[in-house]
Amino acid sequence: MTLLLEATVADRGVDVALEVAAGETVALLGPNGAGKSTVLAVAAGLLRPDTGTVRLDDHELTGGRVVPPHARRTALLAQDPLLFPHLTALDNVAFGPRSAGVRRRAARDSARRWLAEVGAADLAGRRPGELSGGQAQRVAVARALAAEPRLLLLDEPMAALDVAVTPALRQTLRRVLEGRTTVVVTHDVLDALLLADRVVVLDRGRVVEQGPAADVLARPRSPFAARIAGLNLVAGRWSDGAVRSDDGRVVAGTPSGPVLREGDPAVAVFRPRAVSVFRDPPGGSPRTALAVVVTDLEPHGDQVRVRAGDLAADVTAHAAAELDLAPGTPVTFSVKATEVDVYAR
Ligand SMILES: Nc1ncnc2c1ncn2[C@@H]1O[C@H](COP(=O)(O)OP(=O)(O)OP(=O)(O)O)[C@@H](O)[C@H]1O
Repeated sequence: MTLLLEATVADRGVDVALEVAAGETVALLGPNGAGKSTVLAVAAGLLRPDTGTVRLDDHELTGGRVVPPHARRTALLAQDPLLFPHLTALDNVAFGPRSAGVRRRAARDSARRWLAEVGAADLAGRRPGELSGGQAQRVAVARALAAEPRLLLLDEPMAALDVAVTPALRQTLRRVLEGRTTVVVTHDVLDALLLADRVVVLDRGRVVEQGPAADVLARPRSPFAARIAGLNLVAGRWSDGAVRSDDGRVVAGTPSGPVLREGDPAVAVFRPRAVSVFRDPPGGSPRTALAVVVTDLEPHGDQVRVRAGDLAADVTAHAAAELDLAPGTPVTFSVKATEVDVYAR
């Protein structure tokens, strides 16, 4: 099934067009309040857009007569598994087919198959109160799939889980999402890389970039995509060998991709490892020097990540100690032009 969604929701500042091809998994990314849950709610039929349409193949889900959520054949899986507490895992999963008129025995057989599919066959007889968070979420995935949805909507399915169980559940999702038309909202770079064919980044209610996950993460154009890819990004206009931002930052770099002309909107992207940190501005070299204030220090592999607002530098622990860095310390972040990738926004 192909999903075509065009929606404006005025009081939430959302104006989005989203297309998901049959069998494709799209990850919806973006900062808090970007409109991700709103888009899912519109797709699920829980929220009526002010204008726009939602179509699954030739089925119009909005427009004249709004198709109610249960009749859309869409399944929405939230952070919280929301299982019926008085039913066993098996009956929770059988609930969808039963509601669709499947006989009890056949519904239970199908529920068993779905539980096995998500690696939860041995949990069939347990009630939700006897399941861990990760187990309950597996059962919820089985329940969503058992309803044979044409469109699967996942709202941060692993956000509420212990980090120890997320890799296994992510592998399960990777397997069961194969070939299903799915939209998954996530903040996690691994979800984007491992689950999604394509990512769509929202910011302030608008799509700001989209493309194959690996491409967007390798060459981000939005601050959010750069952040989850672990890259620094300064957006501005290309002029005289540098990207110049509205707030006065100047980052010299090396353009790649389509030719940039003077004044074109562009981004300068560079790795935290490429950034050197100085107490005093380094003089005389053709380097970019950004005056910043340290906001945070955190361990990062065998390095220390020095954060300064939206920028980051990785230095050795020895260097961090030598520089006597702490939140509030004014420093200069310096990066060579050859380390800075510049391309059109
Ligand atoms: N029930 C609501 N009523 C009115 N406004 C809302 C409601 N829910 C969200 N909003 C507003 O709509 C905008 C989009 O919010 P939404 O929850 O869709 O973003 P999100 O990208 O899912 O954010 P998060 O990552 O924090 O869940 C925000 O400005 C938010 O404050």
